[in-house]
Amino acid sequence: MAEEEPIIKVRGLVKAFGDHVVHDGVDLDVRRGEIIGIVGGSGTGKSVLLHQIVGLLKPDAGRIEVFGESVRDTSDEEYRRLRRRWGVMFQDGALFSSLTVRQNVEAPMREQMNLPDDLRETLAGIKVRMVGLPENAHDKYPSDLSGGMRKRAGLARAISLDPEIVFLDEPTAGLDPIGAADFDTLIRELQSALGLTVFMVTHDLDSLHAICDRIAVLADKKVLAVGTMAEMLEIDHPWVREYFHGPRARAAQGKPRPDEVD
Ligand SMILES: Nc1ncnc2c1ncn2[C@@H]1O[C@H](COP(=O)(O)OP(=O)(O)OP(=O)(O)O)[C@@H](O)[C@H]1O
Repeated sequence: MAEEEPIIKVRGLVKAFGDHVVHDGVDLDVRRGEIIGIVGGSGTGKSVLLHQIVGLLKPDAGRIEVFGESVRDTSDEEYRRLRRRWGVMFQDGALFSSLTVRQNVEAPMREQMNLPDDLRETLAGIKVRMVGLPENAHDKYPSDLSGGMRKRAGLARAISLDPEIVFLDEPTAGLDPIGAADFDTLIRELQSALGLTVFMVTHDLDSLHAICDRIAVLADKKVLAVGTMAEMLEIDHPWVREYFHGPRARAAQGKPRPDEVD
Protein backbone atom coordinates (compact mmCIF):
# COMPACT_ATOMS: atom_id res chain seq x y z
CA MET A 1 0.00 0.00 0.00
CA ALA A 2 1.30 3.47 -0.84
CA GLU A 3 2.40 5.44 2.20
CA GLU A 4 0.01 8.21 3.20
CA GLU A 5 1.09 11.76 2.33
CA PRO A 6 2.62 13.49 5.34
CA ILE A 7 0.29 15.93 7.09
CA ILE A 8 3.22 18.37 7.36
CA LYS A 9 5.94 18.43 4.73
CA VAL A 10 8.97 20.74 5.02
CA ARG A 11 11.52 20.87 2.23
CA GLY A 12 14.76 22.81 1.92
CA LEU A 13 13.82 25.37 4.54
CA VAL A 14 16.27 28.24 4.94
CA LYS A 15 15.88 30.94 7.58
CA ALA A 16 18.35 33.60 8.74
CA PHE A 17 18.05 36.65 10.95
CA GLY A 18 20.56 39.10 9.47
CA ASP A 19 23.73 37.05 9.02
CA HIS A 20 22.68 34.54 11.68
CA VAL A 21 21.63 31.45 9.74
CA VAL A 22 19.25 29.36 11.86
CA HIS A 23 18.01 26.84 9.27
CA ASP A 24 19.90 25.81 6.18
CA GLY A 25 18.05 23.05 4.38
CA VAL A 26 15.57 21.71 6.91
CA ASP A 27 13.52 18.74 5.66
CA LEU A 28 10.83 17.10 7.76
CA ASP A 29 7.76 14.91 7.29
CA VAL A 30 5.16 14.60 10.02
CA ARG A 31 2.74 11.68 9.76
CA ARG A 32 -0.95 12.01 10.43
CA GLY A 33 -1.86 10.86 13.93
CA GLU A 34 1.62 10.80 15.42
CA ILE A 35 3.12 12.69 18.33
CA ILE A 36 6.44 13.99 17.12
CA GLY A 37 8.89 15.62 19.51
CA ILE A 38 11.24 18.28 18.17
CA VAL A 39 14.48 18.48 20.14
CA GLY A 40 17.77 20.29 19.77
CA GLY A 41 20.16 22.46 21.72
CA SER A 42 19.16 25.94 22.82
CA GLY A 43 18.91 28.30 19.85
CA THR A 44 18.83 25.57 17.18
CA GLY A 45 15.57 27.00 15.87
CA LYS A 46 12.87 24.72 17.22
CA SER A 47 10.44 27.55 17.91
CA VAL A 48 11.44 29.30 14.68
CA LEU A 49 10.57 26.11 12.79
CA LEU A 50 7.18 25.90 14.49
CA HIS A 51 6.47 29.57 13.74
CA GLN A 52 7.33 29.10 10.07
CA ILE A 53 5.10 26.02 9.76
CA VAL A 54 2.12 27.88 11.16
CA GLY A 55 2.82 30.88 8.93
CA LEU A 56 3.87 33.38 11.61
CA LEU A 57 7.42 33.69 10.25
CA LYS A 58 8.39 33.77 6.61
CA PRO A 59 11.11 31.38 5.44
CA ASP A 60 13.87 32.79 3.21
CA ALA A 61 13.66 29.73 0.99
CA GLY A 62 12.07 26.31 0.88
CA ARG A 63 8.56 24.97 0.98
CA ILE A 64 6.14 24.12 3.75
CA GLU A 65 2.96 22.18 3.09
CA VAL A 66 0.32 21.41 5.67
CA PHE A 67 -2.59 19.17 4.62
CA GLY A 68 -0.94 19.08 1.20
CA GLU A 69 -1.23 22.85 0.75
CA SER A 70 1.45 25.50 0.80
CA VAL A 71 1.25 27.67 3.88
CA ARG A 72 2.84 30.62 2.07
CA ASP A 73 1.87 30.64 -1.58
CA THR A 74 -1.77 31.00 -0.83
CA SER A 75 -4.48 33.61 -0.57
CA ASP A 76 -5.38 35.16 2.79
CA GLU A 77 -8.71 33.37 2.61
CA GLU A 78 -7.05 29.99 1.98
CA TYR A 79 -4.55 30.58 4.80
CA ARG A 80 -7.43 31.37 7.16
CA ARG A 81 -9.10 28.11 6.15
CA LEU A 82 -5.88 26.18 6.76
CA ARG A 83 -5.29 27.91 10.08
CA ARG A 84 -8.66 26.79 11.36
CA ARG A 85 -7.45 23.19 11.05
CA TRP A 86 -4.62 23.54 13.58
CA GLY A 87 -4.22 24.91 17.08
CA VAL A 88 -1.11 26.32 18.72
CA MET A 89 -0.09 26.45 22.33
CA PHE A 90 2.77 28.91 22.67
CA GLN A 91 5.52 28.62 25.23
CA ASP A 92 3.97 30.67 28.02
CA GLY A 93 0.38 29.74 27.19
CA ALA A 94 -0.02 33.23 25.66
CA LEU A 95 -3.44 33.72 27.22
CA PHE A 96 -5.20 37.08 27.14
CA SER A 97 -4.75 38.36 30.70
CA SER A 98 -7.93 40.44 30.60
CA LEU A 99 -10.12 37.46 29.66
CA THR A 100 -11.25 34.56 31.84
CA VAL A 101 -10.25 31.01 30.96
CA ARG A 102 -13.54 30.35 29.20
CA GLN A 103 -13.36 33.66 27.32
CA ASN A 104 -9.83 32.78 26.22
CA VAL A 105 -11.12 29.51 24.80
CA GLU A 106 -14.00 31.34 23.14
CA ALA A 107 -11.65 33.83 21.44
CA PRO A 108 -10.75 31.67 18.40
CA MET A 109 -14.41 30.68 18.07
CA ARG A 110 -15.48 34.33 18.00
CA GLU A 111 -12.89 35.01 15.32
CA GLN A 112 -13.57 32.01 13.14
CA MET A 113 -17.12 30.82 13.74
CA ASN A 114 -20.48 32.46 13.69
CA LEU A 115 -22.17 30.93 16.72
CA PRO A 116 -24.87 32.15 19.09
CA ASP A 117 -23.36 33.29 22.42
CA ASP A 118 -24.85 30.52 24.55
CA LEU A 119 -23.68 27.76 22.20
CA ARG A 120 -20.18 29.24 22.03
CA GLU A 121 -20.03 29.40 25.83
CA THR A 122 -21.20 25.81 26.14
CA LEU A 123 -18.63 24.57 23.62
CA ALA A 124 -15.84 26.51 25.33
CA GLY A 125 -16.91 25.02 28.68
CA ILE A 126 -16.60 21.53 27.18
CA LYS A 127 -13.04 22.25 26.01
CA VAL A 128 -12.10 23.57 29.45
CA ARG A 129 -13.45 20.40 31.05
CA MET A 130 -11.63 18.25 28.50
CA VAL A 131 -8.26 19.53 29.71
CA GLY A 132 -9.14 18.65 33.29
CA LEU A 133 -9.69 22.12 34.71
CA PRO A 134 -12.16 22.22 37.60
CA GLU A 135 -15.48 24.00 37.24
CA ASN A 136 -14.35 26.89 39.44
CA ALA A 137 -11.45 27.67 37.08
CA HIS A 138 -13.68 28.52 34.11
CA ASP A 139 -14.34 32.08 35.20
CA LYS A 140 -10.91 32.82 36.64
CA TYR A 141 -8.33 35.07 35.04
CA PRO A 142 -4.94 33.63 34.00
CA SER A 143 -3.16 35.49 36.82
CA ASP A 144 -5.31 33.59 39.36
CA LEU A 145 -4.20 30.18 38.07
CA SER A 146 -1.16 28.04 38.81
CA GLY A 147 1.39 27.51 36.01
CA GLY A 148 0.01 24.02 35.34
CA MET A 149 -3.56 25.30 35.11
CA ARG A 150 -2.50 28.08 32.74
CA LYS A 151 -0.91 25.45 30.50
CA ARG A 152 -4.14 23.48 30.53
CA ALA A 153 -6.07 26.63 29.65
CA GLY A 154 -3.64 27.24 26.76
CA LEU A 155 -4.24 23.69 25.57
CA ALA A 156 -8.01 24.16 25.81
CA ARG A 157 -7.69 27.21 23.61
CA ALA A 158 -5.49 25.30 21.14
CA ILE A 159 -8.23 22.67 20.71
CA SER A 160 -11.12 25.14 20.68
CA LEU A 161 -11.75 24.79 16.93
CA ASP A 162 -11.46 20.97 16.87
CA PRO A 163 -8.11 21.03 15.07
CA GLU A 164 -6.44 18.14 13.27
CA ILE A 165 -2.95 19.24 14.36
CA VAL A 166 -1.87 20.73 17.66
CA PHE A 167 1.46 22.55 17.88
CA LEU A 168 2.89 22.71 21.39
CA ASP A 169 5.93 24.81 22.24
CA GLU A 170 7.60 23.35 25.32
CA PRO A 171 4.34 22.31 26.99
CA THR A 172 5.92 20.95 30.16
CA ALA A 173 8.55 23.66 30.68
CA GLY A 174 8.33 25.13 34.16
CA LEU A 175 6.14 22.34 35.56
CA ASP A 176 7.26 20.15 38.44
CA PRO A 177 7.85 16.48 37.50
CA ILE A 178 4.40 15.33 38.64
CA GLY A 179 2.66 18.22 36.89
CA ALA A 180 4.70 17.52 33.74
CA ALA A 181 3.84 13.80 33.81
CA ASP A 182 0.14 14.64 34.25
CA PHE A 183 0.33 17.03 31.32
CA ASP A 184 2.01 14.36 29.18
CA THR A 185 -0.80 11.97 30.02
CA LEU A 186 -3.36 14.61 29.07
CA ILE A 187 -1.68 15.21 25.71
CA ARG A 188 -1.62 11.48 24.97
CA GLU A 189 -5.27 11.06 26.01
CA LEU A 190 -6.46 13.98 23.90
CA GLN A 191 -4.36 12.86 20.94
CA SER A 192 -5.87 9.42 21.10
CA ALA A 193 -9.47 10.53 21.79
CA LEU A 194 -9.51 13.23 19.11
CA GLY A 195 -7.19 11.57 16.57
CA LEU A 196 -4.83 14.54 16.72
CA THR A 197 -1.42 14.93 15.19
CA VAL A 198 0.85 16.57 17.77
CA PHE A 199 3.95 18.59 16.87
CA MET A 200 5.72 19.22 20.13
CA VAL A 201 8.86 21.26 20.73
CA THR A 202 10.38 20.02 23.95
CA HIS A 203 13.47 19.71 26.11
CA ASP A 204 11.76 17.19 28.31
CA LEU A 205 13.28 13.71 28.02
CA ASP A 206 10.49 12.29 30.14
CA SER A 207 7.93 13.53 27.58
CA LEU A 208 9.94 12.07 24.72
CA HIS A 209 9.99 8.68 26.42
CA ALA A 210 6.44 8.82 27.66
CA ILE A 211 4.41 10.01 24.71
CA CYS A 212 6.37 10.70 21.52
CA ASP A 213 6.04 8.23 18.66
CA ARG A 214 9.00 9.77 16.86
CA ILE A 215 11.63 12.38 17.59
CA ALA A 216 13.23 14.88 15.20
CA VAL A 217 16.61 16.33 16.15
CA LEU A 218 17.55 19.81 15.01
CA ALA A 219 21.32 20.24 14.86
CA ASP A 220 23.83 21.79 12.49
CA LYS A 221 21.02 23.98 11.03
CA LYS A 222 19.16 20.89 9.75
CA VAL A 223 16.96 18.06 10.88
CA LEU A 224 19.82 15.74 11.65
CA ALA A 225 17.69 12.66 12.32
CA VAL A 226 14.10 11.52 12.72
CA GLY A 227 13.07 8.28 14.35
CA THR A 228 12.00 6.41 17.44
CA MET A 229 13.75 6.70 20.76
CA ALA A 230 15.51 3.38 20.05
CA GLU A 231 16.81 4.84 16.79
CA MET A 232 18.02 8.00 18.55
CA LEU A 233 20.15 5.87 20.86
CA GLU A 234 22.06 4.54 17.85
CA ILE A 235 23.03 7.93 16.40
CA ASP A 236 26.67 8.88 16.54
CA HIS A 237 26.66 12.68 16.81
CA PRO A 238 28.16 14.59 19.76
CA TRP A 239 24.99 16.49 20.79
CA VAL A 240 22.69 13.53 20.18
CA ARG A 241 24.95 11.20 22.16
CA GLU A 242 25.21 13.58 25.08
CA TYR A 243 21.49 14.32 25.11
CA PHE A 244 20.17 10.78 24.75
CA HIS A 245 22.83 8.98 26.77
CA GLY A 246 23.44 11.53 29.54
CA PRO A 247 22.37 11.02 33.17
CA ARG A 248 18.99 12.72 32.66
CA ALA A 249 18.28 10.42 29.74
CA ARG A 250 19.08 7.36 31.84
CA ALA A 251 16.69 8.56 34.55
CA ALA A 252 13.92 9.10 31.99
CA GLN A 253 14.41 5.65 30.48
CA GLY A 254 13.43 4.01 33.76
CA LYS A 255 9.97 5.61 33.86
CA PRO A 256 6.85 3.88 32.56
CA ARG A 257 4.76 5.25 29.68
CA PRO A 258 1.25 6.46 30.64
CA ASP A 259 -0.29 3.48 28.83
CA GLU A 260 1.80 1.14 30.99
CA VAL A 261 0.41 2.55 34.23
CA ASP A 262 -2.79 0.99 35.67
N1 LIG B 1 12.50 37.43 15.56
C1 LIG B 1 13.80 37.12 15.68
N2 LIG B 1 14.77 38.01 15.35
C2 LIG B 1 16.05 37.69 15.45
N3 LIG B 1 16.52 36.49 15.87
C3 LIG B 1 15.62 35.58 16.22
C4 LIG B 1 14.22 35.83 16.15
N4 LIG B 1 13.55 34.72 16.55
C5 LIG B 1 14.51 33.82 16.87
N5 LIG B 1 15.73 34.31 16.66
C6 LIG B 1 17.00 33.62 16.87
O1 LIG B 1 16.90 32.37 16.19
C7 LIG B 1 17.57 31.36 16.94
C8 LIG B 1 16.63 30.20 17.15
O2 LIG B 1 15.62 30.60 18.03
P1 LIG B 1 14.53 29.60 18.62
O3 LIG B 1 13.74 30.35 19.61
O4 LIG B 1 13.81 28.93 17.52
O5 LIG B 1 15.45 28.52 19.34
P2 LIG B 1 15.01 27.24 20.12
O6 LIG B 1 15.66 26.08 19.49
O7 LIG B 1 13.51 27.18 20.23
O8 LIG B 1 15.70 27.56 21.51
P3 LIG B 1 15.28 27.29 23.03
O9 LIG B 1 15.38 25.82 23.22
O10 LIG B 1 16.30 28.03 23.79
O11 LIG B 1 13.87 27.81 23.23
C9 LIG B 1 18.04 32.00 18.23
O12 LIG B 1 19.41 32.31 18.10
C10 LIG B 1 17.22 33.24 18.33
O13 LIG B 1 17.90 34.27 19.00
